Amino acid sequence: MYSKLQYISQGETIEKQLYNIHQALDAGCNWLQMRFKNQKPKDAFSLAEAVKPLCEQYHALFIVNDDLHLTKEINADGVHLGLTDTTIDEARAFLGTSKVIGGTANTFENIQNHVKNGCDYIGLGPFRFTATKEKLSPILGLSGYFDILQKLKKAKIEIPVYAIGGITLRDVSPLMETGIHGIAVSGIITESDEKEKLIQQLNEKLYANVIV
Ligand SMILES: Cc1ncc(COP(=O)(O)OP(=O)(O)O)c(N)n1
Ligand SMILES: Cc1nc(C(=O)O)sc1CCOP(=O)(O)O
Ligand SMILES: [Mg+2]
Repeated sequence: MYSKLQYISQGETIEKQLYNIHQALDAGCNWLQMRFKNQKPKDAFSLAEAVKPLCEQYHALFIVNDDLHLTKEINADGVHLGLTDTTIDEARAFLGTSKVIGGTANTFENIQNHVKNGCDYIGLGPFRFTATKEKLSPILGLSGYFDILQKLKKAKIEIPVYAIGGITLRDVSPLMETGIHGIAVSGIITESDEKEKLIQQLNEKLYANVIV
């Protein structure tokens, strides 16, 4: 089963991205999504080439945002695709069954489609406004998560759902009560001056009800 915390990278340059990713891994993140938007393919490749051994060193799962070809070229663990990116079934056909494919959703119907097409996990959002991403889908709030997770339960659809969008430490427990599997975050980890402490606190809340 996937970890309950995914860190989504930030940074306008290769150097800044690498710094942020290294810091997050060092502080205890074991699932990284490399999100390096609007870059030249050669720069995205250079970054991914550096991130891959770093993730191996830290035993972290390495997911690439958007780019199927880069995922295959670099042999990353998987890819995350949005509602306007390559479709999940095309991605599955291209990458095969060994790669992790995550899909963005904003509605119950989005999740139904993704599951039908062989998606491995869902990023459901946005929870609230966030400046990290432009052109946000309608904000879900806590009630949106409750509604959608109830519908999934009723329809007996089982897939790990990650809440995303403007999530802070104090949102984690109420979000987990809706039935989500975990969270995907970017800003709070990137901007934290105490990353190790924050990740520990996030994990305490994420794993509070897990019996080991
Ligand atoms: C875990 C997770 N969930 C949702 C997204 C958003 O994907 P997308 O809508 O394609 O937007 P971009 O991230 O590509 O700007 C995500 N990246 N990760
Ligand atoms: C990448 C992304 N996708 C979203 C969606 O709703 O699909 S919200 C988002 C940004 C997540 O970063 P932060 O934790 O800084 O808000
Ligand atoms: Mg995308």
